[in-house]
Parts: sequence; structure tokens; C-alpha cells
Amino acid sequence: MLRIAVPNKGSLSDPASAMLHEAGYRQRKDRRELVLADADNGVEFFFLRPRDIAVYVGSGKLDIGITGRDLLLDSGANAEEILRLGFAGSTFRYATRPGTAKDVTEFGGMTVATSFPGLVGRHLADNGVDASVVRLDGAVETAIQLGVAEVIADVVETGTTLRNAGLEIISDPILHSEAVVVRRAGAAADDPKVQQFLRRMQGVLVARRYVMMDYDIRAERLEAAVALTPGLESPTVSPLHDEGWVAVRSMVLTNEAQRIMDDLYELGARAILTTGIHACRL
Ligand SMILES: Nc1ncnc2c1ncn2[C@@H]1O[C@H](COP(=O)(O)OP(=O)(O)OP(=O)(O)O)[C@@H](O)[C@H]1O
Ligand SMILES: O=P(O)(O)OC[C@H]1O[C@H](OP(=O)(O)OP(=O)(O)O)[C@H](O)[C@@H]1O
Ligand SMILES: [Mg+2]
Repeated sequence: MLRIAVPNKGSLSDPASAMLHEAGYRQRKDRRELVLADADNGVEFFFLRPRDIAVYVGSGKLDIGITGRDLLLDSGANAEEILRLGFAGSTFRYATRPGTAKDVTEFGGMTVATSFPGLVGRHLADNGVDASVVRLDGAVETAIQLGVAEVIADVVETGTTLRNAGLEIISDPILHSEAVVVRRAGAAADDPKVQQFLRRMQGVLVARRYVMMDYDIRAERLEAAVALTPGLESPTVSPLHDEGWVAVRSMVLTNEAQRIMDDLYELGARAILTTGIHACRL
């Protein structure tokens, strides 16, 4: 059985379970379940705190896990990222009250509050800054108001939380984070069970990003049409009963589909259809 760590709470939990479900795995019905065996698919899920996942995987007790890149790097665990999952995207940034500092290099002697002390300590050291780091569990924005710190370092998605706290972002992002699949650093890359899991997850990513497009076009316009819909490998072209016309089938990016349909129509294509992809293996 492949042993997989899945976030049990927070921003990563629901999208991770949704993605696993789309990939054909059983998911828990009750949020209090801690372990779930999916014998049909040869996997066992362990629902753990997101922060702990890299630690379990890094120690080799679990084979792979889903966590945030920021949590992975903060943990210092002996684990590495093997697949980006495209959800829970955020940046990790410093913020202060306006006028406190313009750049990380001006933080010397100040206190930085964060839930990610590993990440922040390393970043300050890399920049040669001698600042104290105080670890808080969450709601770190309030640390400045209460005088616990002059600077915070935290996850920023829309920036609303910082704006509401009257804080401004300082310096470039420390990190761009998203949900990732991790495994023990240096683990065998060719484990067939891991490979199969990754193919399933990649299948979900492709199914989410692409639609299938079908259309009919006069044969003499085929090359121009195919230039608009090159597909991932090469489009399928089939003859139609009506000589002089062909049918084309190709994958296109979902967020480009409407523009491509307009361009194909202008080119003379008709019966242009898009259909969702439910699952795929490339
Ligand atoms: N608002 C957000 N938008 C996108 N990703 C986020 C957001 N907040 C946290 N994350 C990501 O979620 C992961 C942290 O998960 P964790 O469950 O520890 O915190 P959380 O989602 O803030 O939940 P909570 O604070 O309620 O426990 C990190 O990878 C972080 O980048
Ligand atoms: O840029 P935004 O869109 O405002 O999102 C970022 C905020 O979301 C998370 O907080 P959460 O609500 O999880 O509270 P926490 O601080 O207790 O973790 C994160 O810690 C930031 O504070
Ligand atoms: Mg949070």
C-alpha cells in the first residue's frame, strides 16, 4: 500500500481531498477520520496537520504527502517537492506599518513575528540581517498593533488581511508557494506506485486546464485551422461524408477556448463544440 499524507485542516484540506476524489481515490466522509484505506487503489491516506506532513514524509514513515511549499521549506524536513498541484497559491512576504522600513536589509535589531520561523530565520540570515524572530501560531498581523514585533512575515493571497491591519508590504516576496506533492529527499524516483499516483494527479491537472474541441472545416482551410488548435501532440483529422470537409478534434486550454472558437468561426469552421475532459492520462 502506498501511504499518503493529506492535510486534515486549513486552506489545503478541502482542495486536496477534492483533487484526490477527482483522481478516483476514496475520500473520508467524516472530518474526524484520521486514517482511510482505499484497498481498490492500493493506497492508505493519513489525515494530518499540514505543518506536520513534510516531517512524516521526510522521516520515511509515509511515502508521499500533499502540503504547501512554504510549510515544506519551513519544516527543514528531509523531503522534496515532486509535483506542483496548482491550488492554495500564495506569496510569503514581510509587512510593517508605513515608515518602519523600506527593505529587509533595514530590519537589523527589529523583531519579526511569523508562523514560519524556519523560513524567515534563513531568509534574514541569507540577507545578513541580525533581527529576532518570534514564533506565533496565526493572526500575526495583530503582533505589530500589540507591540510584540515591528515586522511580520506571513502568507499573502489577496493582501486584504494586511490592508485591513494597516500594514504595507516590504521587499520582494520571500517565496511563491502553492500546494505540492512531497516525498523523502532522494527516494527512488521509479517506484511504480508513486509513478501511478503522480500520473493520476497530473491527469486531474490536465483535465482541469483543457477542454476537447471539435469542429468541421473545409479541407483547404485545414492547415490554418490546425495552426489555431495544434493540440498537445497533433490534432485528429477525420474525413466527412461530404467531400471537401474534414472534422478536427484537439485539446485546447480552457481559458483560450472562447477566443479560439471565434477565430475558427471567422475561418469558416462550423459545428464547433467544446466538451470537458473528465479524466486523462497523457
Ligand atoms: N489565504 C490563503 N490563500 C492561499 N493559500 C493559503 C492561504 N492561507 C494559507 N494558505 C496556505 O495554506 C497552507 C497553510 O495551511 P494551514 O492549514 O497551516 O493554515 P491555514 O490555511 O491558514 O489554516 P488555519 O490557519 O485556519 O489553521 C500554506 O501552504 C499556505 O500558503
Ligand atoms: O492575503 P489574504 O487574502 O488576506 O490572505 C492571507 C491570510 O490568510 C491566512 O490567514 P488565516 O485566515 O488562515 O488566519 P491565520 O492567520 O490564523 O492563519 C494567512 O495567514 C493570511 O493571514
Ligand atoms: Mg492560517
